Amino acid sequence: MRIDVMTLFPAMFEGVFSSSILGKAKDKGLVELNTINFRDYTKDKHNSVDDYPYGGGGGMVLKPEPLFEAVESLTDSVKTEAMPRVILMCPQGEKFTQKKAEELSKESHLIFVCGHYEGYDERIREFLVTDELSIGDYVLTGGELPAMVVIDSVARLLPGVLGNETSAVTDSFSTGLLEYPQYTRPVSFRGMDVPDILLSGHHLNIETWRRKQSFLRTLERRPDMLEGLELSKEQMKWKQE
Ligand SMILES: NC(=S)c1ccno1
Repeated sequence: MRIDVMTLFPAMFEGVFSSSILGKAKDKGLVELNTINFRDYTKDKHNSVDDYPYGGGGGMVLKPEPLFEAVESLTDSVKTEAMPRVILMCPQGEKFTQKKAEELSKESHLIFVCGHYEGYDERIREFLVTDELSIGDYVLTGGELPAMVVIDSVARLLPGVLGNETSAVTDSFSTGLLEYPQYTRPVSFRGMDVPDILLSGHHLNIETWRRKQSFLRTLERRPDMLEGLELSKEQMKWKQE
């Protein structure tokens, strides 16, 4: 997968794109990560990327030209079979979820648009962008941190990135439920013991215990995730306990 990020602050991505799992994935060639400073696509002597809003009002609005030309410089140079997804990170966007991460992980080329200032010229939304995503109902200083969140969530799903393919499958939300409790050595820590079931070696019983724990944890912490779902017989039993 190729990921390009349109930003006025490329340095913000240096750590994310060079360290830990994303850095390793980049080194293994599993994902190509680039930043493009769309200020480089301005043509006026002040390199303006924003301007005052028509109709007045406070704040500045990102101009369409630099972003259109920056994105088009990519799509013209990268003759991909399919047009890339151009993703605008903004509070008005669709709420980002694990399901959306799984959908985006199937794409070959993603372009993220990270804005600052008060907003974007509407023509960017109407004619350049394919998706608008929000990581939550709050306002940040820009789209860079949300883009990092989405990139991390998508890239970890790419084959070979995590190394242990199964771990992404059992993560919270991937199963539709929150993840079950995890334990590792020591078997007893300050009097807090690992549940006996996990030491039993009885894999079927362990699987059942984990399914139950996932269901009960979801029921307790995120009942909204169960709304509209038809509970299985075992889930109904656990719910009644
Ligand atoms: N909530 C999101 S994605 C955002 C972007 C900029 N400010 O908030």
